[in-house]
Amino acid sequence: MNMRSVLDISAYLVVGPENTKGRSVRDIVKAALDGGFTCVQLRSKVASARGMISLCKETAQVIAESGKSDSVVLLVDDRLDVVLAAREAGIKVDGIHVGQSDIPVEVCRKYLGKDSVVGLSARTEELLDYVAHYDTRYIDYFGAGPLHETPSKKDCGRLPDGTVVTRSLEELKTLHEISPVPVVVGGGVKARDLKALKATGVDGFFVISAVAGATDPLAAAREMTGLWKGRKSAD
Ligand SMILES: Cc1ncc(COP(=O)(O)OP(=O)(O)O)c(N)n1
Ligand SMILES: Cc1ncsc1CCOP(=O)(O)O
Ligand SMILES: [Mg+2]
Repeated sequence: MNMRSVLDISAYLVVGPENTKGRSVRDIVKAALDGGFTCVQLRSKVASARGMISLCKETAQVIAESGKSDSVVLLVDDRLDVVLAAREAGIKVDGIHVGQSDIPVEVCRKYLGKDSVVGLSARTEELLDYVAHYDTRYIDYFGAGPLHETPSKKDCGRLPDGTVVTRSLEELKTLHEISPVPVVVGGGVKARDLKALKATGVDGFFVISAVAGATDPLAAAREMTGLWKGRKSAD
């Protein structure tokens, strides 16, 4: 199935074993799916290749058990090798998310094929100029941020001098207007940000800690997707 055609980045969970406060990735993903999240990315800077393949297997399984294999896209951060090995093992992984210093998107596209999803982090410096001029033929969306400085990714938005550049809502509105592909915004995003973030016109939000680190991940996920759809108000 071509998962590019169903890609929905409106409520996007990024998660790895280091983000779950001791709970299983499987349980966090299940909570996010039950709470209405539409896209899942497995991201770990500590798991081995075999560990990541196992995570792919259990996550694809939980997506299937939720009846969402044809609607929720499963991506892996950085690891083209893991995606290829998981697929070789018959696991349904739909694509990859890469950043500026990872495997080039054209290589990802070549190895993953035309039906796979390839996401790219937008460059921090000269963000608007970069997005306006980037050749987007190989990618399906841009990941942009941070909205706020975040301990989940300490280098996000950090310039060589150590200062962190966060993204203003005005800038995100412009980003949405000029980007040839959908834009998903993350980095310190919490429920209280969603109304204003939605108003910028961007296509979605991504989070690690707001769901994976929540005391009640299901309630947190429900609150966020409800807010994104304009159903509830933040406390
Ligand atoms: C949806 C989304 N957007 C941005 C990122 C960051 O990717 P990258 O810049 O490659 O950094 P790492 O996540 O690899 O530390 C992302 N993972 N997902
Ligand atoms: C993976 C990633 N890429 C940019 S910020 C970020 C981390 C987001 O985590 P959190 O939602 O906990 O701030
Ligand atoms: Mg990366």
